Amino acid sequence: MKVLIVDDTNTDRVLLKLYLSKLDCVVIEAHDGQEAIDLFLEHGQDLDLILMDVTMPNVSGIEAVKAIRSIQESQKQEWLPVIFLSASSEEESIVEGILAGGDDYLIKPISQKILSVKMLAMQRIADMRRRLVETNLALERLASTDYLTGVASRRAFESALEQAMLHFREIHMPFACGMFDLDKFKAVNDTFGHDAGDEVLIKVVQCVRASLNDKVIIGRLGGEEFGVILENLNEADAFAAFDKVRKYIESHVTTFEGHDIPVTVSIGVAMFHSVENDNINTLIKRADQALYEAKRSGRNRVIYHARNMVH
Ligand SMILES: Nc1nc2c(ncn2[C@@H]2O[C@H](COP(=O)(O)OP(=O)(O)OP(=O)(O)O)[C@@H](O)[C@H]2O)c(=O)[nH]1
Repeated sequence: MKVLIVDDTNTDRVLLKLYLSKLDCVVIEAHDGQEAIDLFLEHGQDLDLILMDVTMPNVSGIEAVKAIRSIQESQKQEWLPVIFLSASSEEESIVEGILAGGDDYLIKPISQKILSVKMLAMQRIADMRRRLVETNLALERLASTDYLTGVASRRAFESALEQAMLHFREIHMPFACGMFDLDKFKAVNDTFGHDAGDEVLIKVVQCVRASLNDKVIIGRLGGEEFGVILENLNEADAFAAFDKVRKYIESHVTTFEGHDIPVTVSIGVAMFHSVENDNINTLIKRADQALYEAKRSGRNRVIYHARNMVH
């Protein structure tokens, strides 16, 4: 454990350091609140605990902890336990310490045994929080990824579109949203089975990556409907890129249990025009209208959404 000891009294610091070295802790020391804040800024991410005296000249322990908590909040940092150590056992002082952001309050002289079990309790909470953060990250990953194809979920795709829109705001980088849907895919499932259909979906995603690039943002918007974001290109380039995808898919059949399963896709493309007249919903809607047109006019084609396209 790495512990920051903050105390203006030399003897108290030396004693604490002695206790903590017996518990195999790495100790760093500050002589007042300001030095504590500075050391926190320097070592914050590696610290496991702060032991903070309350009454100190210039910046008090209470003020230092308030400042540290506010830095942590603004930088969305992990929880770091703080235990106040004070000679004052007054109710008001304890209340003030906890309200300032302290997690516990021990009265000097400190019992070595009590300090070590309090540290154990803090460690337990820290472990619990770490597990919670890991679980949340895992859930976040699950929610943002399509289990079958590994592409972004609809929600994650929409937030990628938001990001592309922010880039557009900053550096006016044009981008296209393409939506594609497998043609007559129900017939694939009906003829070859659902597992074969799944294999086709995986293969189609591979084809999109192979024909564009490995890093391209693809999202699964529904059963057999996908979205693709292409940044930094004009309308003609966007159309050409999506037509390349269409041709690539058409010429790469999926082989499943000895059967060749050819598929084609219909693609609708819309460009993000302006922050004033467009948003994520209207962009998706326009790409969807173009996709509908691609289906209606015979499938296996790319339709670019012209501004005057009405349905
Ligand atoms: N294998 C498999 N099939 C899926 C999945 N999600 C959706 N589907 C199937 O996709 C098919 C979509 O069928 P339809 O909406 O009728 O469209 P379609 O047959 O592709 O016809 P068009 O889109 O008009 O060309 C349905 O049979 C769904 O069961 C999936 O994850 N795996």
